Amino acid sequence: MTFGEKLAKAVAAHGPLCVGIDPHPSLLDAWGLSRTAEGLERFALTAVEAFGGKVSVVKPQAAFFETYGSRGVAVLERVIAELRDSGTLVLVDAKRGDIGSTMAAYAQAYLGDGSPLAGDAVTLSPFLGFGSLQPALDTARETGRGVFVLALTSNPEGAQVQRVVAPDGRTVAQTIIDFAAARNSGISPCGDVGLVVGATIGETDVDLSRFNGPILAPGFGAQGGSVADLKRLFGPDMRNVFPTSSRDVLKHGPDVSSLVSAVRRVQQSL
Ligand SMILES: O=c1ccn([C@@H]2O[C@H](COP(=O)(O)O)[C@@H](O)[C@H]2O)c(=O)[nH]1
Repeated sequence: MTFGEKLAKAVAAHGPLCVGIDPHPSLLDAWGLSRTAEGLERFALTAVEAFGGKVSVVKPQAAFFETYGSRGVAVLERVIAELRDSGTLVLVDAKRGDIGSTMAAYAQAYLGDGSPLAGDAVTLSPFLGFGSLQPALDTARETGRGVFVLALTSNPEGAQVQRVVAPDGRTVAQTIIDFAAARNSGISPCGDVGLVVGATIGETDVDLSRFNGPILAPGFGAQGGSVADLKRLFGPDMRNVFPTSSRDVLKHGPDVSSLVSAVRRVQQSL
């Protein structure tokens, strides 16, 4: 199956909500867990139990696992494996981006068959040039996985780079969108190159109309983005839009049934 087909199947079963696993130190405290690899493991596996098989996509935030070194990365590998076993798509939020052969190595790590860090998709940073992502785009296509490329991020500082106007009159964000649209052109039900467009970006001055791929919308929930913001930005049907929420759901833990109820409430609100 292509990544677009996997997404379509997952959305038909569970709707578009993506839930993040972000083991913030403050959340470990709130859940009564230690700020150690053991605490991280308990936190992450509780989240897997709550979200696996109940949402279309789960997005572990790699940074919070890397904090604990090799033991944290081992927990991330287990999270990826258990979520995939549950039938839930895994988007590893690692925001990788580099040049040539280094990008090829990242592609192998996060998108290669048999790699313990490979989920179903990974987030990528295009700010070394969209073309530098080519090894990842190729590996994703070969292995039936996907990538989500940062375009208009949810943080206010993103505009310092992303809304800058290039010599051809387009913003940097629009340039990224256009490259992604070209890569996805003609693919049904949608392409394997997704974009990240935050729910908090205010007015969109970009044209997404030719983009035939999934859009990850972070900033929904804890960062202030609402369902109304999503509808205003992406249109009432929000086709191919995956709102993602981490802290706003995770704050209901560690009780698994409370986490599940929180997920269900957000799914209904969408
Ligand atoms: O533009 C972006 C890109 C990625 N993120 C990531 O999403 C989650 C958001 O967490 P919340 O707790 O729901 O705010 C986090 O992992 C970010 O690194 C983003 O927020 N904005």
